[in-house]
Amino acid sequence: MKIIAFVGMPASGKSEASNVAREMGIPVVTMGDVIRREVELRGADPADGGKIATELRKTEGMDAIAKRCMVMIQEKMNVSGSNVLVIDGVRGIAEVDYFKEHLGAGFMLVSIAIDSPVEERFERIVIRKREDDMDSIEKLKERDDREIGWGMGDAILASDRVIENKSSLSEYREKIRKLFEEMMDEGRKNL
Ligand SMILES: Nc1ncnc2c1ncn2[C@@H]1O[C@H](COP(=O)(O)OP(=O)(O)OP(=O)(O)O)[C@@H](O)[C@H]1O
Repeated sequence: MKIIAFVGMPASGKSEASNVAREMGIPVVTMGDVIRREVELRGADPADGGKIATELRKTEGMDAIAKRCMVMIQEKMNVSGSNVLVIDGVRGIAEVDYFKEHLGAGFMLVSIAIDSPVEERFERIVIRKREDDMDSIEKLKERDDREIGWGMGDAILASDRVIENKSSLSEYREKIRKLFEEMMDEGRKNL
């Protein structure tokens, strides 16, 4: 079993990689679902998801979200016939360390390299219209800082592979598709 997690700055293309996975029938565990569930439980505003994530990490440790995800990962691994699974939403080195320790050699961390300026990333965020997205460049910068504070930089450095997303969306999606195909082949060889 290969478990792939993507790390990268906000709007670097992590969700897009998960979309490609779903299109190929690869199961995806979304760490943000842990936060969304917590937001619902508290009756909070979806825009406050980031604050709640920070709070959970403060009270339960930097790997709090990863720990809560393990049940979802195990469930999906048991029910899906796939030999590849994607974890969407790794935000820091503590989560990477947690998954490395608990998922073993099958865990692979892929970082998404971008060189888009913050303005361009903000433009992409405006276009994708996600409910919990920030509505100004300042807020995106705040999110960048928060994620760097969670150890995103260290997580990127700890990656096993780097995929570049520096040109068109279709080129990027094709690279991701090839990566998954490679992983599925590897999984079959190891059977
Ligand atoms: N190379 C590209 N060219 C144009 N648009 C792109 C490219 N890569 C990604 N996008 C688009 O940019 C938006 C942001 O990408 P995506 O949602 O995958 O980022 P993310 O890393 O998941 O962000 P977040 O950390 O905020 O969840 C999406 O609408 C996606 O389709």
